[in-house]
Amino acid sequence: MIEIKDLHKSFNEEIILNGIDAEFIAGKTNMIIGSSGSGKSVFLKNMLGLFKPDAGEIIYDGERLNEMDEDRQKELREQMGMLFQHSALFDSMTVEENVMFPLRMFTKMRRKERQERANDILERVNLINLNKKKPSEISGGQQKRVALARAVVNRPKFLFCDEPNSGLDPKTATIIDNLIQELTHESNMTTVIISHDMNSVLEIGETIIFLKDGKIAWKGNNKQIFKTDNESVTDFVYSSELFRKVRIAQNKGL
Ligand SMILES: Nc1ncnc2c1ncn2[C@@H]1O[C@H](COP(=O)(O)OP(=O)(O)OP(=O)(O)O)[C@@H](O)[C@H]1O
Repeated sequence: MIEIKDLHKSFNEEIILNGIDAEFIAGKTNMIIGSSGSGKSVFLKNMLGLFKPDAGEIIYDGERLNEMDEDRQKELREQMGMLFQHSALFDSMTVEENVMFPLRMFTKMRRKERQERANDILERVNLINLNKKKPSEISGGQQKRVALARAVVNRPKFLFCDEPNSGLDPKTATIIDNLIQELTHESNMTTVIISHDMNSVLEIGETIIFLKDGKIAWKGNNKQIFKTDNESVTDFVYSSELFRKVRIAQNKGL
């Protein structure tokens, strides 16, 4: 679990986060949504320790990030998996070598053991038959699955995903969402996902926070988000053509 207490962050007098309180729960896909520039990435970077908050607390399983010494922070980083917009795979390595990489970096496992672990997770994301290919020889959706396999191969307690579906078609995006959710449930990871994609919010938004003007304007889940009257949230939700049509049909009682 990750708890956020009264988090503040500004850049040159510009207030980006203005008192955020949130909880990201273990075993759930926790989403952060909000329009472009609302501070989602700044929030994530504070949680990862890449930005220092001006005030407030970030608490990992009861332990305050700002009170951890360097060794403890290093240990914590080893318990984090990350999946970013661009898969950032190593082009010169095979799929299998890419997935083995974090194990080489962070564990003392022998090569055979690393290979077995990598192949187990590649099987889990249905890519085992591609393990000897290079990233350039596989599709964007397959690359994203490799990146997900690499993010979780070290069995992290915390998984951070920044726009994991960008650039994917809706069907492939749903496959990635479902995999993230299944892995989260299976391993009881605390998963935090930044997303713009309303389909993802609908599919896997087990907890949702909506950022606006440096604050949390709304909290809930994917069932509640379609029932809220909060205008900022409805503007965001129904900026998608598909969801606007759904709302019009609902209003007409169709
Ligand atoms: N290192 C930085 N220095 C100064 N300002 C920054 C820095 N990083 C982000 N900002 C500002 O913080 C604000 C929020 O940016 P952020 O990237 O968190 O938005 P976002 O919600 O993730 O947007 P998007 O959905 O477009 O990725 C922006 O106004 C941005 O210019």
